[in-house]
This record gives sequence, structure tokens and C-alpha cells, in this order.
Amino acid sequence: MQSLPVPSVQAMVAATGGTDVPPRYLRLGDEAVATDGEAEIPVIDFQRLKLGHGEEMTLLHRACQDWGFFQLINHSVPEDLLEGMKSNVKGFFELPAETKKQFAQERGQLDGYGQLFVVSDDQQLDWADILFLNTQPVQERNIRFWPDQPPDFRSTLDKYSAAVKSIVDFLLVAMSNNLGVDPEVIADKCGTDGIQAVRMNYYPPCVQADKVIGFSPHSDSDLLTLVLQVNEVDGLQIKRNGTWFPVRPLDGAFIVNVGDILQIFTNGRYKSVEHRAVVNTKKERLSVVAFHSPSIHAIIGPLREMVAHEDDAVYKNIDHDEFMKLFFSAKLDGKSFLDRMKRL
Ligand SMILES: O=C(O)CCC(=O)C(=O)O
Ligand SMILES: [Fe+2]
Repeated sequence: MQSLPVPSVQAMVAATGGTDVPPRYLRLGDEAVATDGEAEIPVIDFQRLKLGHGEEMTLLHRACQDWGFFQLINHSVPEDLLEGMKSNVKGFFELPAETKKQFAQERGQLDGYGQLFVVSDDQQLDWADILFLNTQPVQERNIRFWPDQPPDFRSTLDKYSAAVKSIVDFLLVAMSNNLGVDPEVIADKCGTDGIQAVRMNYYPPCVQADKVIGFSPHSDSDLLTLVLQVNEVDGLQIKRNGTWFPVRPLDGAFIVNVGDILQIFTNGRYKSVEHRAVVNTKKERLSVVAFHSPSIHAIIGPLREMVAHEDDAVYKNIDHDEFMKLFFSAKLDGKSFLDRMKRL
């Protein structure tokens, strides 16, 4: 795994609340967490997509261009695997703090329990109950940080991550076809060492839920993110045309976010989605978020096939390694990070 900038003491204290890892919410002040009605979020049926239905392909293309976001009706991950993943994640967060701390992140690394990857004094912390694990490439796994409790946590995450990755691989081929790009182009960027990381989020309830934020507005830095909501508590919101909308996941559906790298690869044709998470006054909320990125050795920049003339490139070319370091040292602030990737 690449090493990250070493966090300042101030950032570390902010990130961990000292030696403990207590829930600690970021107050919003007068900024409201209110949303505005419901949005008709695109729903894509994975089965129909696999069967090559033209309508579903068109829907997918529109969703990526206009929303950067859709729900994916899942027909591929078996129900018992989804349920197993949910119960293992719940089980982990219910363990005593002392037990969870055995899997605490180490400085400069991403894997493990906690928020040490908050490396900038400027990047405010939302809350601290996170377990982040690199799941692909397999040789980059740091099993030392994979909980061995509940007992089948590791084997379940192993199966779940493989199942989710194959959905993403399929979606990237369908998207390439929609864009008129040879699917091999993105496949080559991922190579045999495309990155997948799974972040498990636990948002404790907060009596002043309307005055705090669970996860600050941001877009994901990757190609595609698949989110699984673990319990019945909603909290994810997306921003569309300047307005925040709540997301109510359909039963058995994944939420799919277009990430910044896909926006960059497509030179802005596909748009990453700005989103945030709010919390509940009485109930905790849990989510499992799987991020998918190219190989760490790939160049991040507009694909040649997406740029008619060199001058049309909106974004610069940057090493993935450097891109990640910049991302993890930046403040979570809507889509401002992506703006910094623009050519001058
Ligand atoms: O908890 C959620 O639903 C979303 C979390 C999120 O956006 C993330 O982990 O990047
Ligand atoms: Fe996110």
C-alpha cells in the first residue's frame, strides 16, 4: 500500500479524540441538513443490462451523464451473502471498544479501524467509527487489520468484495460501450492490480441530528462506488442542480456513485455525484461502501478516446499515486478536489 503524508499531531487528536475513538459529530452551525422533496433517481436493472437490453443501456448512459448516480437492482449477489455481510459488519461495530482497537489504523496507512487518514488540519472530522480495508489486489490485503470477530467476518468480506467487483467490472464494460470506447482501455487502466477498498461506516444516533452532519459533502475519488445500506435507517443525500435530495434505497438494490476518476477519464462526460450523509436522532445507521479505482500505476487523465483535440482536455494527467496523496490531504468540500485536477 502506498504511504501517506504523516498526519500532524493536531489532526491526529482531532481524528481520534485523543486515544479513544469516540463518536464525534461535526456541527453544522446554521447550515441546515434539510432536503427538498424527493428526486426520481434512476433505477437500473442489472439483469436487463446483462441481457443487453438497449433501453437499460440508454438509461445507464443518461444516469451517468445527468446524475452520476443510480440504484442498481441486484440479481447477482446472493441474498445470504448480502445478509451475511450486513450481520458481520453490525457484529464488528457492536464489539467492545477495546476489541475494535486491536484493529486500529497505524499512522500513514489506510487500513484498519479509525480515521487517521484525516491528514489535513483543514479537513474536518465528521465522526470516527470507520473500518477501512483494502480488498483488491489480494496481495495488498493487510489481513492484520481484518477483524477475526465475528468469526466469519473475513471469509464473508472476501466473498462480498469479489461479488461486488464483478458487478463493477461489468458496469465499466457497459459504460465503455455506451461511450464508444473500447472496454479494454479502462480494463488496461485497472490491469491485474485494480484497487478495491471497502469502508464500513457506523453513524451513532445524535439527539441533535438536524444540527450535525454524518459525512461532509464530497464526491468519491474513484471510478465507481457501490453502497450497501445495512439497516433500515436512511441518511444518504445527493446534490442535484444545487439542491439536496434524500436517497431511499430500494430493497435489494445497491446505490452506485460515479466517482471523480470516471469523470476525469471521460473528460467530464460522466459526472461524479456530490453526496453527504446525515444521522438519525434515535437509531444508528450503518453502510458498506466499496470503492473501485484503477491500478496505482495508472495515469489519471482524460482517455485519449474522449478527447478530440489535445486542447479539449479539461483535466490534467497525474500519477494515480500522487492523485491519492492529494485526495487524502484535501479537505472534504463538495467537488472542489476535482476542480483542482483541471488543466490551467
Ligand atoms: O454512508 C453512506 O451512505 C455514504 C458514505 C460515503 O459517502 C462514503 O463512505 O464515501
Ligand atoms: Fe462517498
